[in-house]
Amino acid sequence: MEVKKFMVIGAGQMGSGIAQVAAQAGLEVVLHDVKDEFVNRGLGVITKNLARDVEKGRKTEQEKQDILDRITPSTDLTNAKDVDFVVEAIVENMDVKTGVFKQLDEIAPAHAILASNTSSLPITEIAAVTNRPEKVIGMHFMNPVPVMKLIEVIRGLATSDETYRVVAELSEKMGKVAVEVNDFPGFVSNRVLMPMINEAIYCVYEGVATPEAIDEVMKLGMNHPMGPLTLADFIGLDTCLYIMEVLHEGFGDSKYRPCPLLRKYVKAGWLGRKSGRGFYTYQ
Ligand SMILES: CC(=O)CC(=O)SCCNC(=O)CCNC(=O)[C@H](O)C(C)(C)COP(=O)(O)OP(=O)(O)OC[C@H]1O[C@@H](n2cnc3c(N)ncnc32)[C@H](O)[C@@H]1OP(=O)(O)O
Ligand SMILES: NC(=O)C1=CN([C@@H]2O[C@H](COP(=O)(O)OP(=O)(O)OC[C@H]3O[C@@H](n4cnc5c(N)ncnc54)[C@H](OP(=O)(O)O)[C@@H]3O)[C@@H](O)[C@H]2O)C=CC1
Repeated sequence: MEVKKFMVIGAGQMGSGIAQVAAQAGLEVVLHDVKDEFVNRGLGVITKNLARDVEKGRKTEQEKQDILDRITPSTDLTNAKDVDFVVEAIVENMDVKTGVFKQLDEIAPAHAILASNTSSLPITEIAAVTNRPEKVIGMHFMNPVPVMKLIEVIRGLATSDETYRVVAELSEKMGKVAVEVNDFPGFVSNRVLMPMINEAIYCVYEGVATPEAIDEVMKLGMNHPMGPLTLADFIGLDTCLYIMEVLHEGFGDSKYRPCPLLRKYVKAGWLGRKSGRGFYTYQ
């Protein structure tokens, strides 16, 4: 199957990045969210990223315009009726995601692949609410999407080889590298990354060091491009907490217990960069 029309559900930090790289790959893209305001915010981020590329001489003004022209905004899910491929990038919550997958299964054409950008939730469980589990797959992009090379591709129990092949080809077309993993909580990326971030938060909680000092240790000592607390703010502390909860519940092992300080920050609405405050403050 050749993918021509590509839909992204959720125009947040991940959804807007996914729409950008899909449009850059020449696909016709529908960018969907629940409100015009969110779609417009996503389009604004894409426009800013492309303008920076023009400034740096990596794209021409015409190329920028052509990419933007390939993206159609949407707030009506029935726009999925004639697409070949959908990637969902909404909040990391199983009930919300399965609600959307049930609707997509009814609206999207029978041949369409339904992918999720979930960070940690079981693909097999998401697939089970549809009548096409062989066409459901995890397509996990990394943040910031236009920059990061990896797409972690997660096969659910019923995902077909053909579905995997289409996703691997699409990843290459977007200039990314697909790495295949199986369906376990947190997959590989967040099973390894998130406990490190959670441990860094415990270091703040227990007064081992300041956030700045912890980040400096990991940047200068381990050559990480961002310290773990800067990265947590960048990912979103709500998303970090949801991922730790999936690991904790999925493995039933106390080593994945989310740090109480992380819970406290999320309850306070301190979600990191996107809310203006997390371990650091942002304007
Ligand atoms: C939670 C999950 O489920 C999975 C995840 O995604 S976990 C998160 C994975 N991501 C990471 O670990 C990111 C770690 N951080 C980094 O790699 C780097 O800090 C970074 C690439 C984000 C920024 O790099 P930097 O060297 O510190 O900053 P900077 O020089 O400003 O940016 C480097 C390039 O990235 C681009 N860039 C930075 N942020 C960007 C963004 N948000 N969107 C688009 N482009 C961006 C810049 O334009 C710049 O491009 P050029 O060099 O081509 O001009
Ligand atoms: N942040 C990261 O670094 C990464 C995140 N992910 C995953 O990507 C997904 C999205 O994360 P992220 O982009 O950071 O989150 P954001 O909060 O930035 O964006 C989510 C967007 O989806 C919208 N949304 C919520 N519910 C629905 C719905 N039912 N239908 C349509 N749109 C909806 C939200 O609207 P509203 O504001 O109203 O809620 C918001 O605009 C999550 O599953 C996350 O785990 C994967 C890789 C990295």
